[in-house]
Amino acid sequence: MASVASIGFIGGGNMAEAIIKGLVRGTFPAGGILVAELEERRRTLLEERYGIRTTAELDEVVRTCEVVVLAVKPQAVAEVLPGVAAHFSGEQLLVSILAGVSTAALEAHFDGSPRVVRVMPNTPALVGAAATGLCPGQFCRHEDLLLVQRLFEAIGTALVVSEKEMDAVTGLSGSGPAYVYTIIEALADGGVLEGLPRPTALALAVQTVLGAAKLVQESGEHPAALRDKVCSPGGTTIAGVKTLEERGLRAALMGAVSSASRRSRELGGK
Ligand SMILES: NC(=O)C1=CN([C@@H]2O[C@H](COP(=O)(O)OP(=O)(O)OC[C@H]3O[C@@H](n4cnc5c(N)ncnc54)[C@H](OP(=O)(O)O)[C@@H]3O)[C@@H](O)[C@H]2O)C=CC1
Ligand SMILES: O=C(O)[C@@H]1CCC=N1
Repeated sequence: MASVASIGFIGGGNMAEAIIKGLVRGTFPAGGILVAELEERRRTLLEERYGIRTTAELDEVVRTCEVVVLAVKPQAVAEVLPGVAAHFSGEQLLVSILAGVSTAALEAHFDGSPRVVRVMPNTPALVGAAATGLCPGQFCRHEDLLLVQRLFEAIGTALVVSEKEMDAVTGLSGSGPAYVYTIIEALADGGVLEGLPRPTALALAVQTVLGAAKLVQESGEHPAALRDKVCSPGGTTIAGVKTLEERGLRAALMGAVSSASRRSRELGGK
């Protein structure tokens, strides 16, 4: 499977939409995307926004698409997978974005040797800036993995990891946008507390996070070295950094990644 003309989604929720928008704003033809979604309002919205096709019938996606992306909640897997497995052929590739659910658990629902790739993307896919981790199932061919990596590289960064690393990827980059939104909101609140109008505070907070991330990415410098360059001796920044250390921001973020990774393991029954 060197390239792919049709991608089907089982579930048309938030993450499916983020991937779809990322693909369509890239080079993937909207006509090649089919989404099975139970809710009619959601189907209409996806069709109108992205020019893709939708259906209420899960089996239509499985019968017609080369790549089938499983995008329902992990809790729905036992309800949905028998219907997928019933129509699945050896020529197709199953891509799962489900948090926690292992490739072995997915494969167990199928006869034969289903080709499965487990992927953990994130919602900045909406703007072509996703951070994605992916790993192969036991029957997946190398070319399948490369194909899926290319698809997700079209909507951001996509790194191949081992399956045992996927729960950590989920806790860090899968859930991570929510941590960063909280940080942006809190920075803006701090600006408002100090007298800035809300729109000014939010615009400055967003650009500060964006600019700092871009500088880490483009300079290749360690974040600690970049932080040192902001901290003038006896100046303002080191006073702020001291407060962050006293109040435990670093431990709080490390703890958030661990809590989310643990929840990913729980969702996968581990
Ligand atoms: N949101 C995120 O940032 C990320 C999510 N994920 C993973 O993506 C998956 C989806 O998450 P998310 O998009 O947040 O959740 P959503 O609830 O937004 O999306 C799931 C969608 O699937 C629909 N659905 C449920 N059962 C069926 C069915 N039998 N046939 C067709 N559609 C069905 C749901 O409809 P209804 O609501 O009516 O049940 C809903 O629209 C999860 O497994 C999650 O772990 C992975 C990375 C990031
Ligand atoms: O919250 C969740 O379970 C999903 C998986 C990663 C991000 N959102």
